[in-house]
Amino acid sequence: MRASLIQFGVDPQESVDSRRQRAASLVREQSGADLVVLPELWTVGAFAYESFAAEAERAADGPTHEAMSKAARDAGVWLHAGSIPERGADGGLYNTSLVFTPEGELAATYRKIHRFGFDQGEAVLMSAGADLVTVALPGTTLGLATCYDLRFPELFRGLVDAGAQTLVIPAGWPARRLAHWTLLAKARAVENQAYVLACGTGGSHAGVPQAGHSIVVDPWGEVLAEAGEDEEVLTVELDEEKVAAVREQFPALKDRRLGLRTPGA
Ligand SMILES: NC(=O)CC(=O)C(=O)O
Repeated sequence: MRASLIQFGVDPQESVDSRRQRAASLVREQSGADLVVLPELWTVGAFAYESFAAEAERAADGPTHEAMSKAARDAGVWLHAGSIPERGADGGLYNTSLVFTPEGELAATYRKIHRFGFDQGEAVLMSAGADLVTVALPGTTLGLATCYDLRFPELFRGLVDAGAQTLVIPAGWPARRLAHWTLLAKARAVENQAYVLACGTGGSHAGVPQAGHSIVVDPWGEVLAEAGEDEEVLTVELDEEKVAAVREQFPALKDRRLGLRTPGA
């Protein structure tokens, strides 16, 4: 399986619609891939808080849905279209990822579970998702997470328990915590014996310099590809047999001890 990660930049001078058109044309250029991944909140910028509500859209029939559905169909690829500010039917604002089939059908949505900001920004503006989401593709099952979720290993264990073999993490990760990003991406791959496809953003979002450094890590913890800081497309070949092979040869997941006693309980 060939996967392409599009490390997209958000230029404040560019309109949201122009970003959509540019992202769609970058997706179309990846027609040789099986799976294409975009980053978090690329229509607005991950730290452009004032744009979240203004540019929020429906996941199932908004303008990003329309542009990305068409791009997936034109390229004939599975498309993880990163995330958008979604206005839910309940009126809530969510940081929601969209996954399309090569026919342009919306296969899954995932609402970011852990909101970033410690009582500011996304943490107060957005509602939290509550559902783990996996997507079965020919040859692998994706487990979905977004940016700050990367810090919560129990979410990824839940995805692995639900059958995930390839963990896909669109992000808008700040440059000042780059060391955490690469370390956590490798840790999630090793501890879950899964591929990690972590797709970041380039440039600067609302004055916050972005880490870039999109990264693909294999189930043994080897880095297959890593981007620089600017816009870049990473293309990697994933061996569909490797997850099962690593889990069989080094069966640490089978040694989990669940239900340990709490002190004093
Ligand atoms: N922006 C995020 O969601 C996560 C982040 O910045 C972090 O350091 O974690």
